[in-house]
Amino acid sequence: MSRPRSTPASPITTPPSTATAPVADAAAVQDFIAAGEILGSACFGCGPDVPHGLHIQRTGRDGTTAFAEFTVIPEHQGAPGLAHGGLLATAMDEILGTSAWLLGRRYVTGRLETDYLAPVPVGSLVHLRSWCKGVDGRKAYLEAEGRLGGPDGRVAVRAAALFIEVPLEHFTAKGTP
Ligand SMILES: CCCCCCCC(=O)SCCNC(=O)CCNC(=O)[C@H](O)C(C)(C)COP(=O)(O)OP(=O)(O)OC[C@H]1O[C@@H](n2cnc3c(N)ncnc32)[C@H](O)[C@@H]1OP(=O)(O)O
Repeated sequence: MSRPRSTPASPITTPPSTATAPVADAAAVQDFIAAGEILGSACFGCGPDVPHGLHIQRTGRDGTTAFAEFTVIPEHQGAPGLAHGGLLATAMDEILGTSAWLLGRRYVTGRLETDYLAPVPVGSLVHLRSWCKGVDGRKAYLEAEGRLGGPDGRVAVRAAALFIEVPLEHFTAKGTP
């Protein structure tokens, strides 16, 4: 049986040779801990007012690497006793978006690739980490992982993503559903 690749990234989520190294933006770093207040309390990933949301708590940063954690509750279940895979992808999206935030521009997820490496039991503490591998124009290339129990735990889920920079109007313009 073949082993998982060393990176979750496909060619689409691998930075091209023209990409530059990511640099943390000073103002975004200031906003980092207060991100919950800026995003509001209704975010499914981190909002405290969403009853069965993930309630992800940002715990720290280093450059553009972001750290966070959450606990899998029964409402997050998919197969009996285990976290739903889509929910774990949501956790990846949240921590990837947090790392992208540290770049100091407005980004949204364009593509999200996820590898599931181990089951995540209900009740698990999942430690999240995401980092940016490069920036090329409007595109930011990021990776993330979720570890069981803490920062040194087994990697249960990992992801690679392409985030695209958008103008403010992306969030304010209401399109026709
Ligand atoms: C602290 C914060 C935590 C929160 C984290 C949560 C983050 C999220 O979940 S954001 C919500 C989910 N994402 C979305 O809703 C995005 C929906 N998509 C869109 O709005 C648009 O498709 C958008 C903005 C991504 C791109 O549209 P647009 O601005 O017209 O740019 P477009 O010209 O199509 O693409 C720009 C470049 O990106 C590339 N690109 C865009 N999408 C993709 C994709 N899915 N795969 C590969 N490449 C892509 C294009 O090919 C293009 O490349 P090039 O410049 O080389 O030709």
